Amino acid sequence: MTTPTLTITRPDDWHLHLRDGEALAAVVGHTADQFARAIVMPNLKPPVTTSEQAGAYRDRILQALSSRPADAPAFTPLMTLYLTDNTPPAEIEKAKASGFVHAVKLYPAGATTNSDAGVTDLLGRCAPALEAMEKVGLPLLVHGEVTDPGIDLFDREKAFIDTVMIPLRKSFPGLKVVFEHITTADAAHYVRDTDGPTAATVTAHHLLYNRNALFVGGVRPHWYCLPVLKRERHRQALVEVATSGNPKFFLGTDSAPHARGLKEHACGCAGCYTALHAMELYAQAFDLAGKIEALEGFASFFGPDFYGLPRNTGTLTLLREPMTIPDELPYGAQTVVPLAAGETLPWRVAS
Ligand SMILES: NC(=O)N[C@@H](CC(=O)O)C(=O)O
Ligand SMILES: [Zn+2]
Ligand SMILES: [Zn+2]
Repeated sequence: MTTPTLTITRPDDWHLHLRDGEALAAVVGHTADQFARAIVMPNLKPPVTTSEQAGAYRDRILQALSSRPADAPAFTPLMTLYLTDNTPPAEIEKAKASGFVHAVKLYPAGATTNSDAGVTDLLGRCAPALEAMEKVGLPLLVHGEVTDPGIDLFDREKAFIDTVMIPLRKSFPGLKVVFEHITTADAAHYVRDTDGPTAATVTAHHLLYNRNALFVGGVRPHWYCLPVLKRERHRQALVEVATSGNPKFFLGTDSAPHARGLKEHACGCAGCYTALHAMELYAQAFDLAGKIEALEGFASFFGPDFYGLPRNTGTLTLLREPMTIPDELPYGAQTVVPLAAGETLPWRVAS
C-alpha cells in the first residue's frame, strides 16, 4: 500500500514568538521549514512599540535566516507593534505606511510573558490608536484574558469577552479584531456568532489537549501556556469550529519557546514550543476529528483572506508516516523542549 499523502497550499502561522538573538537563530528555521509567512509577536524585552523597532527586528529575523540553503523555501516575517497606553495615532499611520507592519497586539498589562508594558484600560486609554487602526485597516490582535486576580484563572477568557470584547466591538464596529489563541467554547461561539470583522486563531495544543495534560503522572511544565489548557468540552468546541470550514478560524501556533531551565522551574514560564512539528500536530488534530480535508482552508486560506493578503502559491506535503519528537533541541547555550517530546505523531511533513 502506498503512504497516504496530503498536499496543501503552503500554510502561514498567524501567531508566533521568535524571540531574539541566539534564541531567534535557533528557532526561526523550524517555522520557515513549514510556513511561508508568520505574524511575529512583539513581546520582546523591551517590547516592539514602533515601526522603527519592528523594522530592525525584521532585519534581524531575515539575517538569522540568511544561512539557510539557497533552495530553501522563502519566508516572510509579518511584523506587529505592541500596543501601550500611550501608542500615538501617528505611530499607527506610520505602521500602516511601512508595508511590513501588519497588526497591533494588545497584551493586557500583566496577562502573560513580557506584558508588563501592556495596556491597563483598553477603551479608556487606547481609543485614539484604535480609531486610527480602524481607519487605516490595521487589525488588533488580542491576548484575551482579564488580569483581575479575583477572577479564577480558568475563567479569565470568558470574563474578557464580557468586559472587553463586547464593548470594543460596539465602539469600533469596523476594526478588524483577531481573538488570539482561543481556549474556550465561550470564545469559539462568541467569534462564530458576533458581527463585524472578528476572527480567531487556534493553536494545535488547544485542539489536541485538555487540562489533564498538565497533571498526568505529576506536574508537567511543558504543557503550561497562557491561556492555560481548559476542560475537555472546551477542547471539543475548538475542534468543532476549527474544522468547520468557517473562515473566521485560522491557524496560529503560538509557538513560544522558553529555555528548558525556565520551564522546569519553581515558577515555570508560560509557553509551548511547537514550531518544530506544528503542521504534524495540526494534521493529527484534524485527522482525529475526521476532517483532514478541512486543514487547507484553516492553515492556508482563511488567514490571508482575513488580513487582505494574497494566498501562497507553493505547497506543503504531509505523509501519513510516524514522526518522533526529539527530547530537546539546541537553544543558544541552552536547550528547548518541544511539546510532547519523545512522543510519536502519525503525520509528518515531507522534506
Ligand atoms: N502563550 C504563552 O504561554 N506565552 C507567550 C505569550 C502569549 O502568547 O501569551 C510567550 O511569549 O511566551
Ligand atoms: Zn497570548
Ligand atoms: Zn503568543
